Amino acid sequence: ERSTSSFSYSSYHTLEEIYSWIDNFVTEYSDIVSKIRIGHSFENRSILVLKFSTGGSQRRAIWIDTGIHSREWITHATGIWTAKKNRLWRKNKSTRPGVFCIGVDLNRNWKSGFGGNGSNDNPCSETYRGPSPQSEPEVAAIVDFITAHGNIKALISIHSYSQMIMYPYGHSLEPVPNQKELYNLAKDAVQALYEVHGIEYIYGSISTTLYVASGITVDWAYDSGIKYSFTFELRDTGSYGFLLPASQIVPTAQETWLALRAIMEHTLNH
Ligand SMILES: CS(=N)(=N)C[C@@H](Cc1ccccc1)C(=O)O
Ligand SMILES: [Zn+2]
Repeated sequence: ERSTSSFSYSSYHTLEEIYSWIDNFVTEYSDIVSKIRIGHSFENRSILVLKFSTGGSQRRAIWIDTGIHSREWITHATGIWTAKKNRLWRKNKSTRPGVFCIGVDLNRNWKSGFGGNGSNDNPCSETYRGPSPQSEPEVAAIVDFITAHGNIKALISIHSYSQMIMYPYGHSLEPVPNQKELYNLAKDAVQALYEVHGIEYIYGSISTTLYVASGITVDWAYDSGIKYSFTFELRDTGSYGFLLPASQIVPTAQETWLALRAIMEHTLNH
């Protein structure tokens, strides 16, 4: 079943392809998007509305229509692209003269391994690394703070989703010097997390457990001397993805705390 991430946003599509994109989109983001058939055209084709809402009734709304003139294909195409980009923005919002797309992936902008595999130099890419390491104010601020502090012993960078606890390296397959220690600590953290609500995480180095990614936070931290650097991918494994229902906030935080505590205790005692 094709998904909205395999859909080509840089091509024009038939009405049938657009209808099936709509169905995929509503399924993938069912927590916030719904499809309403408000009527039909003279030739009996469905007129569909995509409703974006976090709930409630009779709330103030904004209407946007595209394709009311059928030859104006760019409008249908723009509508589809726009629907896909709203709640699910990943990058920061930086802009640069002459650069058309917005944002740098702040988990690809760090100095360690900058520009390697698993990062992209296309400003329109979701994993755009930025023009240079620490080019982004958000990354520079963290680097400055941690460097000035000079005594940070552990760093944990928390993402979602996939249910994983991972450690460096992301930019290379080579194990870090204290890999065995980090592996065992990740294992203990995953076990402590599991005991709370029975949620299963996997663990290991980023490049071997997930994929190669360069210019990432925890590789910079590790290379800066923070030997207990981890990245978490919280719930879930894709049922809701980034749109995890609010009902799972507290359970997720409760179990995550046990993993954090395991890492913090180990850091304190070593
Ligand atoms: C969907 S996501 N952004 N959480 C996946 C996240 C995985 C990752 C985390 C830490 C280090 C490297 C890679 C990323 O690609 O940035
Ligand atoms: Zn992330």
